[in-house]
Amino acid sequence: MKLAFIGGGNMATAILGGLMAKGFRGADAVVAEIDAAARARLASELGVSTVEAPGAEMARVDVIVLAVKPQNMREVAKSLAPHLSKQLVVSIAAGIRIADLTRWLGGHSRIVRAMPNTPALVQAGITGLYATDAVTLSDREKVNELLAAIGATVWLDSEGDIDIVTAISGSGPAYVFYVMEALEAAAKDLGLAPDKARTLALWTFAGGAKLAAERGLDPAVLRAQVTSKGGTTQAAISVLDAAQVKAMFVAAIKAAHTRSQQLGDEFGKDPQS
Ligand SMILES: NC(=O)C1=CN([C@@H]2O[C@H](COP(=O)(O)OP(=O)(O)OC[C@H]3O[C@@H](n4cnc5c(N)ncnc54)[C@H](OP(=O)(O)O)[C@@H]3O)[C@@H](O)[C@H]2O)C=CC1
Ligand SMILES: O=C(O)[C@@H]1CCC=N1
Repeated sequence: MKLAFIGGGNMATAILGGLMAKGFRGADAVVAEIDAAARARLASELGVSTVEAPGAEMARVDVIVLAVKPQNMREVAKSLAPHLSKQLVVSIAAGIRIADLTRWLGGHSRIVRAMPNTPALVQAGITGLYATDAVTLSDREKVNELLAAIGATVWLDSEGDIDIVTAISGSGPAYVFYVMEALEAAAKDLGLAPDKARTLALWTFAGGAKLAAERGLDPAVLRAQVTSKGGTTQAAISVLDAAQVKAMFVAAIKAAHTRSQQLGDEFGKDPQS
């Protein structure tokens, strides 16, 4: 499979890095990236070919991944339109809807929306996917094969569900790192060396996730197994509950969901654009 990425930033690097660790050849990918320093980095670190803007080379690829920020998507899609024939287009942008992409791409309808996350870099990503009826079964299989190489995939029945995936697992690694930051900060405050603080925070997350995945138990049950009556965990959870931390997390994730919907409204609202 030959791949093109438009936009060679964090997420394109994570997906390409993950694919290459699975045997995909850098020589089979071209990245259109506006920034010269980023092009140099992509070429030297991943061995991909790079161009400043999409052009004739797009005719030689099977799948084109749109990996620019939502703000840049209209301009990028319009510049890609003259180079499209039967390539499958996969957009990973938060918020931007298929109807708007189709219009900007000059009526091209072979489009899948995907919402991956950065652990793709270590093949531990999770990607939500949505395709319209215009996308064939073999296209779905092709995009699934691509993204399954860098983690799990979940197909969605409604395009609106992509906004939920964006808020949960697209942004989700940031929530994990946020709590890791707090664990590290506390360990250091209490007197542990920074390297030990990091090791404890890291393995607590890795171990917790592995236990939950392998046992398949409700997280509330797993939490109860840690929480001895009158013990240390209960002392900590009481502080979190008093500050309504769980409710705050739910509110934060709903804010991400609202922002994803707003991005679609903000950058796709003008049907003449
Ligand atoms: N980061 C994440 O965890 C996730 C991101 N996404 C989505 O992926 C998309 C990319 O995000 P991310 O990788 O973080 O963003 P980045 O800003 O890291 O990458 C986007 C890259 O595209 C470049 N670019 C801008 N305009 C053009 C253009 N006209 N042609 C070619 N390249 C261009 C940018 O250059 P410059 O910086 O100079 O503008 C930048 O290098 C977004 O739409 C985001 O919603 C989805 C899931 C997770
Ligand atoms: O923060 C963002 O908008 C992107 C989408 C999901 C993760 N990063």
